[in-house]
Amino acid sequence: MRLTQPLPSFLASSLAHEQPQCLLRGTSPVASGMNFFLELWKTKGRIMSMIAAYYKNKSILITGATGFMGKVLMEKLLRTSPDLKVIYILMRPKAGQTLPQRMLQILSSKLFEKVKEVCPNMHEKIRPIYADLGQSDLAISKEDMQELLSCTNIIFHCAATVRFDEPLRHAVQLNVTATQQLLLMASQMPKLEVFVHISTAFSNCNLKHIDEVIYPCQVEPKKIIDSMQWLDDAIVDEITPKLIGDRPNTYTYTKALGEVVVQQESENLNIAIIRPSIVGATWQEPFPVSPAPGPQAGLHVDLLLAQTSSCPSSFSSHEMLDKGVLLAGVSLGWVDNLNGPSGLIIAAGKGLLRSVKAAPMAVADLIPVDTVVNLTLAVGWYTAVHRPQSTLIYHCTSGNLNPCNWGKMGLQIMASFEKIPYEKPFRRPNADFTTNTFTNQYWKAVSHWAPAIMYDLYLQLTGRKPRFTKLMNRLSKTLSMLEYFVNHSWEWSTSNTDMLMLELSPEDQRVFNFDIRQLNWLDYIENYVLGIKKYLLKEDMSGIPKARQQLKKLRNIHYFFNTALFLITWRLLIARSQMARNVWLFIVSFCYKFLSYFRASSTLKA
Ligand SMILES: CCCCCCCCCCCCCCCCCCCCCC(=O)SCCNC(=O)CCNC(=O)[C@H](O)C(C)(C)COP(=O)(O)OP(=O)(O)OC[C@H]1O[C@@H](n2cnc3c(N)ncnc32)[C@H](O)[C@@H]1OP(=O)(O)O
Ligand SMILES: NC(=O)C1=CN([C@@H]2O[C@H](COP(=O)(O)OP(=O)(O)OC[C@H]3O[C@@H](n4cnc5c(N)ncnc54)[C@H](OP(=O)(O)O)[C@@H]3O)[C@@H](O)[C@H]2O)C=CC1
Repeated sequence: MRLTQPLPSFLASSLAHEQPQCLLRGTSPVASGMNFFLELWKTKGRIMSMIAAYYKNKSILITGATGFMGKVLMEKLLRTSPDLKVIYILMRPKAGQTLPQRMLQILSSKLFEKVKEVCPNMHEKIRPIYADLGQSDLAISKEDMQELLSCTNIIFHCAATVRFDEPLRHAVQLNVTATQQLLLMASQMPKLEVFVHISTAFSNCNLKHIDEVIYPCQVEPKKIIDSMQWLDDAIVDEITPKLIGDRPNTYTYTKALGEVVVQQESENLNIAIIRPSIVGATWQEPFPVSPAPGPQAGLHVDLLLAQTSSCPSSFSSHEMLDKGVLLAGVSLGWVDNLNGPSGLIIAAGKGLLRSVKAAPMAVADLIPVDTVVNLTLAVGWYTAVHRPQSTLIYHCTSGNLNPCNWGKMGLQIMASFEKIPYEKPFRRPNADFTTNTFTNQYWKAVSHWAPAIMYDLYLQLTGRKPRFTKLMNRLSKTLSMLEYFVNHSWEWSTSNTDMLMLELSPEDQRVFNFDIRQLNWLDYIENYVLGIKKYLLKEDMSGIPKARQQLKKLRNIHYFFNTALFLITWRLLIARSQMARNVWLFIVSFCYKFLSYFRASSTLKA
């Protein structure tokens, strides 16, 4: 092959470095390195993604592929590296579905639509393997284990329990012991090139400034794992608060223990750790991006509505949305679970959540899931190819590069509800952040509990099943679990992530973009709210004008109710207090005089 253009500097410098073992088997380093990069060179003079090329012909093991992040990771891998050999998925049957049925359902979802175009045989690339990370030996069969040990090149370990109220024993099993088991497996894999462990930026949330290092835990993870074998549940529950110390829950504590376990095994393995902050809906992929940044932000929703309302009746609104989205380049934030902010956005959009105790100036460290996945794939490539001497930790956060605080984010969410209202709201969305505990309690009593109790009473009187107090109980529990994260701010250093960005070729920076500075929060939040409506609530976009009408109706009811309440209170006051009567007489006579003056002056002018 002849080069039509000179090699760019990053390729030339890469060739000068020592080449990765996995790429050089059987040939001299320079020659095979040259061949590898020449293969990347496209005839039109454009460089193919080096990261995508790295995953070609690789056998990749993913845990947690049925989860939020795992699905996006699998999608991106298949879309950008359709020539990969196989993806082994460690998974368990769920909700009456067998492994193949579960996998089929995931692969036929909207998220994988684009993959079908580039990788029509994607089903053949996926190999589900039964595993239960909740069991000490992971419950993998002998045959499957044999295949995994002999074939795996890359491991992405995403599986975890992310519940904040998980009993310590279960959280330790999932987030620590299973990680240890997986590392043990990894150490027996002769072809393994890299092990990428997904942790969380909040594993050390007891600190204010967090560096890209592993912090020691007070009690050795091995001791914790051992003690879980013989301590009974009552004692485990009793010692839990002492063990987690100043962390808010068992999740963050066990994720920190998991990191220490990874560190202890890192001498023999090529490992990297990713620490994402609060993972939100997709930003740029797999659905196209809005072309309207800056002042035009928000234009796409109106465009979408205009298209939806003028669509020919032969098109369903979904089709129209999809066509509109693709034609106009409108992006939708894809999301498929209620974790993090998503559940609370729904609760606020439906008018159930109206007060959150939060520090409005605290940094809202949200990170889109596609950004996390891009960094994960880039880290996998970099760690395998460059084999850093120590285990590198990568913070995947937004706060230091493109900060947005909770106050601003809350306002943007509320503004988005005006454009994209959710259907059948309980009340008009009107949520607010309060810093004061007493004020928060007051608003919860008045705006959460009182309407819920009243509505349930009404439901009972009309012979229906009450459900709002139960819903409020659940919301209160969720709020109490999440409030810690909206009342604190953290600083995460991102030196390794910044370094990696510089190591990428321009093409890789484009295809595996994790530069959060390019994110426009206004657009992102709007797309997030829109994505929740479509993918989580499964509401029809053609219903938006009707939902807007309903909001107007609720607003009028709200004004009517408040006015009536005011008048009744006032009437009662007048009946009981001389002072209230005097004030009332003063206001009435003032209004009368003002009107008389206004009428007299207008007669004079005429
Ligand atoms: C201007 C003002 C505007 C205001 C605008 C206001 C909006 C914006 C406000 C922004 C503030 C954002 C703060 C984010 C902080 C995130 C920090 C993450 C940091 C760490 C990140 C990580 O590193 S880790 C990933 C995160 N990890 C979780 O985020 C798990 C949490 N979660 C649980 O720990 C369990 O969920 C928990 C809760 C125990 C319940 O437990 P539980 O037993 O009561 O409930 P279950 O989960 O079993 O679910 C039973 C039923 O509740 C439904 N449901 C579940 N969650 C729901 C939910 N959030 N909202 C509604 N509904 C929910 C579910 O769909 C079931 O419904 P159904 O019964 O119909 O099937
Ligand atoms: N979401 C977030 O905000 C953040 C997440 N993270 C980390 O990212 C990773 C992925 O999180 P996310 O995708 O959001 O979480 P999800 O809860 O969506 O997914 C968790 C995954 O783990 C699997 N899993 C759980 N228990 C078992 C088990 N016993 N056996 C086999 N598999 C099991 C789940 O399988 P199943 O479908 O069968 O339940 C699922 O695939 C986690 O390590 C988490 O700590 C870090 C920071 C923030």
